[in-house]
Amino acid sequence: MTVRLTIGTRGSPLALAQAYETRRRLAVHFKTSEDAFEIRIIKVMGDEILDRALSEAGGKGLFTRELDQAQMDGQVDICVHSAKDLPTLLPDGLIVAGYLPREDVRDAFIGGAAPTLAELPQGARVGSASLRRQAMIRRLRPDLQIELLRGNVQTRLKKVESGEFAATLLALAGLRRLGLADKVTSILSLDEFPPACGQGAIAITARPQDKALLADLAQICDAATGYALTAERAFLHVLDGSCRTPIAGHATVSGDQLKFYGLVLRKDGSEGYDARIEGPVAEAAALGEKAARKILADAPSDILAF
Ligand SMILES: NCc1[nH]cc(CCC(=O)O)c1CC(=O)O
Repeated sequence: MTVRLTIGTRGSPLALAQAYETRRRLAVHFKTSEDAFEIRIIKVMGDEILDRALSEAGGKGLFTRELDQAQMDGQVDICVHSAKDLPTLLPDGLIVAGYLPREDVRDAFIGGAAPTLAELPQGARVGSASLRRQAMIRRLRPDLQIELLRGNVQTRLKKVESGEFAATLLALAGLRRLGLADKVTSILSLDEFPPACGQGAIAITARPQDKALLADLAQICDAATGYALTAERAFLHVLDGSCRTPIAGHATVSGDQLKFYGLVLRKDGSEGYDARIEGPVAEAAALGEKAARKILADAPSDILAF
């Protein structure tokens, strides 16, 4: 069997699960065996640095730079990413070809003894690497001791199992893709705990000149997810979504209408500024931008200044 396409991905179990999912859909679309698609693992910086918050390690592109380079060099044809980890600006020469149908966007709570955030004992130790989750936990439970917990999903779960942390929060989507949804002790509501921009979506990047490939990729991608992600990424881009500010953003699509909710928090969870907006999907980017501008106008400038 000749290789039809080479798919670039990070090597983490979650990244591989997402690459396999993409390959499965490509095989169905091309009516061919999965062997026609080679999966090539590319090491990225973000997977090597585990002792620091990523915001301190150089921020954007830590999970994508090496993948981008391999793609621009022609070593791989497409790359598969968690949309949440994909910078809002891609390098010249690469575009988002589309997004697979989105998984559940909610955050999951994984407690050892306490099944929910509300039931954690006073001062319990909670691990998270996400500034958004840290700030939202502080907002709901200022008494908890929140500490950096990095590493892949399995590593984080082990630290709760061993009792080193009383609980952690992870994207339900990632746990489902890894077949680990049974570890979840409760699911956080979208109202109380809005997700990160892009959470639960898989992005496929490609080269703009590969027109025939882009047309094929459009066939395995989901238009509604594309509109939602366009709004969320536009929102993040206007806020200059650096990973130093806790930001949540979530769009839902129903027919040709899009609803967007965005929230920016102070790191300690003491203040939050939000925006809610809706309009036609054709204006997805403008809706996300407008929500961001409202928040920029309302929020004290030091919340976003760093
Ligand atoms: N930053 C790590 C990351 N990137 C994507 C996911 C989960 C899958 C998704 O959100 O689509 C995760 C782990 C997590 O937040 O639990």
